[in-house]
Amino acid sequence: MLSTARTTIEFLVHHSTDKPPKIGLNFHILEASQVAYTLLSDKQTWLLILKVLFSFLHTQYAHFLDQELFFIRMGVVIMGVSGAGKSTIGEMLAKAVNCSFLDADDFHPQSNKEKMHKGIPLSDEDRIPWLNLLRDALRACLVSRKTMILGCSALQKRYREILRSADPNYVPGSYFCVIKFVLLDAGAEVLAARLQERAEEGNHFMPAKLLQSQIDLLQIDESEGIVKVDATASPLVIVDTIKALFFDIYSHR
Ligand SMILES: Nc1ncnc2c1ncn2[C@@H]1O[C@H](COP(=O)(O)OP(=O)(O)O)[C@@H](O)[C@H]1O
Ligand SMILES: O=C(O)[C@H](O)[C@@H](O)[C@H](O)[C@H](O)COP(=O)(O)O
Repeated sequence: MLSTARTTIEFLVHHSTDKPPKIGLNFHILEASQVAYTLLSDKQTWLLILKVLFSFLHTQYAHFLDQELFFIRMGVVIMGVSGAGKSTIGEMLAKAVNCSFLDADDFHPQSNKEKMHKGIPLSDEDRIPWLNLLRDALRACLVSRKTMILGCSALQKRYREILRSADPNYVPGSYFCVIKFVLLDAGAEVLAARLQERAEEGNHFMPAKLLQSQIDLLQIDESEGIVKVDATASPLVIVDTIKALFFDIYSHR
C-alpha cells in the first residue's frame, strides 16, 4: 500500500507542473483518492481534500480534460468462493450505480459446468481460457468508456493478474490498475448452508461439495490491496459499503 501511495503522490507531483496525459489520469486520481481514504480516518476531511484536488485539476487543466475526468472508467470485480454472494451483490450493485453486470458463470464453456456439476474442481487449463474471455469483456468495457461490475471467483493471484491485464496501462505485478477487486468474505459454515439451500432449489450447476476446494484455493496477497467486505451482512448493507468505497465520491462534481 505504501509503495502505491508513493507512486501516486510522485505521479501527482510530477504532473502538477506538467501537462497531464489525458489517458490514465482518471485512474491515478482514483488511486490517489483510495490511498487517501485508507490513510485518513476522518472521512469528512478526506472528502474535502478530494473536492479541492478535483477543482484544482479542473482549473489547471481545463483545456486538457473533458467531462471524462468525472466519469471514472473502471472494472469492479466482486470476488470470492462459491456462495459468497457474487451474483446477488454484483447484480444489485450494478443496478444501484447504473452500470452493467457480467456474471463469470455465464462465460464458462459447458464442459467446465459439467465438470463442476460432477463435483470435480476446475484446473488451470479449464480456467485460463475462461479468464481470457473475461479479460476481453472487461477490456471492451474500458475502451468504450464504461464501468463494469464483474462477479467472478478470481481465487488466485495469477487469475486476478489476467483480469487486471484488461487495463491497457497495467504493469504486471504493480496492482496499480483500474480493475478493482472486492472480496466477499464469509465463514465456511455460512457458505455451506447457502450452497445447500441453493442446490435444493436445483437451478445451479455448482454442488456444495466443491466449496472446500474453493476455500483451499483462495489466495489473497496483502500487497494487492484488495478490499474485504463482510459477506454475512445484509445484501443492502454490502452494496452500500462497496458503493461508498468506489462510486459515491465521483458523484460529488
Ligand atoms: N449477504 C447475503 N445474505 C444472505 N444470503 C445471501 C447473501 N448473499 C447471497 N446470499 C444467498 O446465498 C446464495 C449464494 O449467492 P450467490 O449470489 O449465488 O453467490 P455466488 O455467486 O458467490 O456463488 C443465494 O441463495 C443468495 O440468495
Ligand atoms: O474458478 C472456478 O472454480 C469457478 O469459476 C468457480 O469459482 C465458480 O464459483 C463457479 O463458477 C461456481 O459458481 P458460483 O461461484 O456462482 O457458485
